[in-house]
Amino acid sequence: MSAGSERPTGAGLAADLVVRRESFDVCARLEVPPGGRLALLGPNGAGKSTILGALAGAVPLAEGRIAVTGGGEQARERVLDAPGRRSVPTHRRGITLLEQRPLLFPHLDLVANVAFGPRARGMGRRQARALALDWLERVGLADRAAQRPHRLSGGQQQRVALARAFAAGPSVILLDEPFAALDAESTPRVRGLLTRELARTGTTALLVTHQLSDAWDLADRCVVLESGTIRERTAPEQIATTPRSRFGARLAGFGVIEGMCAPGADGAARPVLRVGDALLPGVPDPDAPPRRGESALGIAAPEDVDLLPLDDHRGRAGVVGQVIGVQASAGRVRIEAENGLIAQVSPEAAARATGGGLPVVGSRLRLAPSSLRLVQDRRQDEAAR
Ligand SMILES: Nc1ncnc2c1ncn2[C@@H]1O[C@H](COP(=O)(O)OP(=O)(O)OP(=O)(O)O)[C@@H](O)[C@H]1O
Repeated sequence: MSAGSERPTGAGLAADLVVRRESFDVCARLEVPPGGRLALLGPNGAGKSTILGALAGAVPLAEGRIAVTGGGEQARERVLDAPGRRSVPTHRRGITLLEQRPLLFPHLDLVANVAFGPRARGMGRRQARALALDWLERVGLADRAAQRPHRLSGGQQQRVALARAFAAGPSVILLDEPFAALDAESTPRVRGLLTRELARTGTTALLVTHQLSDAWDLADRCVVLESGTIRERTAPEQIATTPRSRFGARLAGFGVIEGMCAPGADGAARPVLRVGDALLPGVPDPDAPPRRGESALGIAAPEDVDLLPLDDHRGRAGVVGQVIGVQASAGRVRIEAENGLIAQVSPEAAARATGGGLPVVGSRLRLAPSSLRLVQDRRQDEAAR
């Protein structure tokens, strides 16, 4: 039997879940069509692993519902978790979790490790072994089939874990930062393998990552999660060019500042961002325009932020920020301030703003964005309901 023939029939994922955590509830509405690939991005502690745990059946739901959906015209739904129903146990969900560290069984050789899933699903010993060997061949480790995991490098072990995950024939594969524990040499190989096998098998996937490049390579859609709520739903390439959340902006290298959307001077049609007593001019994002009187984000590319001397209040267009990072390279100086804005200016401009020399961490500067995109600062699920 070829490894490819074990491919599951197309299944998607539909979840609307609430998990209680001490500091906040993790709430997410996620829909991944059969064969779709969704990246889950967000800062540390945002709730990404909690969501994967809930989908896998390891974390109980407080509210909501998780279902796998069939593809084709007769779309069927299999509910895995919902209030008042007994939750489907982890091993019966058809959902496989690939973690950062390859958690292989140390007492089993590689072929037995990979054959474990198919055997647990009731496949005969010989057939499961042939399938496992096929997968080991695919990940380039067939010649190590009889060895135990401890004889392999971390990258090789992750390739075995990948073979094991796919050999189980999951409807949905959950990938929790699958390259985080790998070095720069192993990462491209494992990433290439994963990209290829996801495309070849058409397995529906949910990927947690901190890298925009992973979302770009492996996902067709992504969501940004902050403090347990979804702040942005978009395509990976859009995050890179037009982010609409704090984390998305930071990930793509933009500066982002929080404020209130206020009417422009003399009630001008174009709103401004009020940050403390500064009024920053901006252009409302056409797809997520902020409402006046509500909190909003101002997002700017570093090259659109100027530095002014502290006592320069021209048009009250600047905001004072404390410097938290300075990087000088190739005739440019990148300055990051604690208020979220990032500026990228020439050394001469930096010297003008500081009165000579480069800014130092802890000093205060006036940052004036010349072009700010104003975006509503609202939970996505709230907006959708
Ligand atoms: N087993 C648990 N019991 C209770 N609270 C937890 C548990 N695991 C995580 N938390 C809390 O839930 C919140 C979300 O954590 P989670 O690990 O899901 O975030 P994450 O986005 O995956 O973070 P990271 O990127 O650091 O892995 C955090 O406040 C965390 O402290």
